[in-house]
Amino acid sequence: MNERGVQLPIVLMGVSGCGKSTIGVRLASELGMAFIEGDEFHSKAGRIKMASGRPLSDEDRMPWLDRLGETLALAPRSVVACSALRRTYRDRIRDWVPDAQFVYLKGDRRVVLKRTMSRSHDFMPVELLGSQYSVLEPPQPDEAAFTVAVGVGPDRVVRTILERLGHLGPGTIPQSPAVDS
Ligand SMILES: Nc1ncnc2c1ncn2[C@@H]1O[C@H](COP(=O)(O)OP(=O)(O)O)[C@@H](O)[C@H]1O
Ligand SMILES: O=C(O)[C@H](O)[C@@H](O)[C@H](O)[C@H](O)COP(=O)(O)O
Repeated sequence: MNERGVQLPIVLMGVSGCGKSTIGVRLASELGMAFIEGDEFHSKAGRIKMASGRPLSDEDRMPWLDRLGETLALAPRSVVACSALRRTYRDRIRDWVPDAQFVYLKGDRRVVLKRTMSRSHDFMPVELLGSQYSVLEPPQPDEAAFTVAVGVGPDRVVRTILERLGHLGPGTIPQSPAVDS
């Protein structure tokens, strides 16, 4: 258990550009946990596909999710940035780490578009943002997940996540699906 009492994998999920990596690095540092960048687990073919403006299919994503899930099973005290857009994708990760706690970083589409347009990315074109929102299935009430709005600065987003995690008590994880607006 780390000093904040979190010992289970935390998966920061949401569309491209919602802040998974930015928030994940800071959150992991606060929690004394490892940070895992989900982008690094995409196959070469997957990267080429996205770079050419074609969204990944379910079939493309499942092996990627398995690679990530296996990594988390071996290193459960980690914060991972992984879009995990659909319920079935999250369930695939849960097949490896049943206790994974998902944090949905919810971003207004215009805000996220603006942020993605002002950053550079190795393989993800801004044009795919629409397909990300089309595929997105926000967490359902029965999932171990909570939602945090990302329209505020990174420090505040991280603080909110820490507060939500802290409400659970040492060694526990949040189950509430409540949304912070
Ligand atoms: N809360 C935030 N406030 C302002 N800018 C942010 C915030 N979170 C992320 N950003 C910026 O938005 C862009 C996308 O963030 P990033 O972490 O790369 O998203 P993702 O990993 O989900 O693709 C980056 O330029 C990052 O600096
Ligand atoms: O399932 C997918 O379509 C991808 O995982 C996608 O959601 C992800 O956004 C890209 O890998 C780009 O990475 P960023 O999310 O870091 O922009």
